[in-house]
Amino acid sequence: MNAPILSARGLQKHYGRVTALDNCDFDLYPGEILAVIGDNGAGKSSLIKALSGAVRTDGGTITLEGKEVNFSSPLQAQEAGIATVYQTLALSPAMSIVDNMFMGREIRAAGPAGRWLRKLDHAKMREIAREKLSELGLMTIQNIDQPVETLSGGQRQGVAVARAAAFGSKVIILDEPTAALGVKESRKVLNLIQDVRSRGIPIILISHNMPHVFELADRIHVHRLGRRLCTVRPEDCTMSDAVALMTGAKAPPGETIAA
Ligand SMILES: Nc1ncnc2c1ncn2[C@@H]1O[C@H](COP(=O)(O)OP(=O)(O)OP(=O)(O)O)[C@@H](O)[C@H]1O
Repeated sequence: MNAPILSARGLQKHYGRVTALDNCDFDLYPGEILAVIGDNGAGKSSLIKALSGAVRTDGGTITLEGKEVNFSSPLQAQEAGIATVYQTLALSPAMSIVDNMFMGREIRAAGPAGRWLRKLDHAKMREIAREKLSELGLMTIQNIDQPVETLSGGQRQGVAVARAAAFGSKVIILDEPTAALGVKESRKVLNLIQDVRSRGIPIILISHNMPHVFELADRIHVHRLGRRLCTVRPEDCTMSDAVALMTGAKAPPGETIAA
């Protein structure tokens, strides 16, 4: 296997007396979908927040493309190429699809004035938004000027994923992308995630939905008590094995449970 694109060693995160990350290691390899699974409170969100610059850890190192990084904000992580799509999506419902896609990275027309005085180049942003959405098979959304609040849950998720995939991201983190969706909408989002992978962008997928994890993941990082317990491949393990690993009912391959 190639070198990991994103990795972490010995991450520590404490909230008062609670240890959320306890010497946690992590590896994501190029082009893969890595699912992160774990029981409630196991520390999955803390791991993702550490990787995406949303929390500062108390110890450990994070390496992106072989270079150590130390993000002090999600924006820094995003600029380095780590895009995170949270369950809340961070879309502005009243704004249009195209404005949401370019929020914070608006394109301005060329001109002599300073950057913030130049007019927004709406035509260019529309053209790029259309191109990015159709690359990902999302042009069933007819009108990119329609407000995001008029879209279905799955379509909104689609816009958030397209935004993450569109701007030179090296890694996309998806936090429970199907949790709020019905069966049909989930199916579209699962297809979209596979499309993103087929474009060569590796994905970290946090999910409690075992059928989705087993359908999409190339590898599964099992998180338990603040650290990586083991990684397994879906073809080597059943869903009930994975749940048993998460809950501590089963020991990781090569280990036995202490009596
Ligand atoms: N901001 C915080 N303040 C205090 N404790 C926190 C904070 N964030 C997380 N924790 C604690 O850290 C531990 C790990 O939480 P975390 O949210 O990372 O787990 P999780 O695996 O994502 O859980 P879930 O699946 O329930 O979302 C938990 O005991 C949690 O209560």
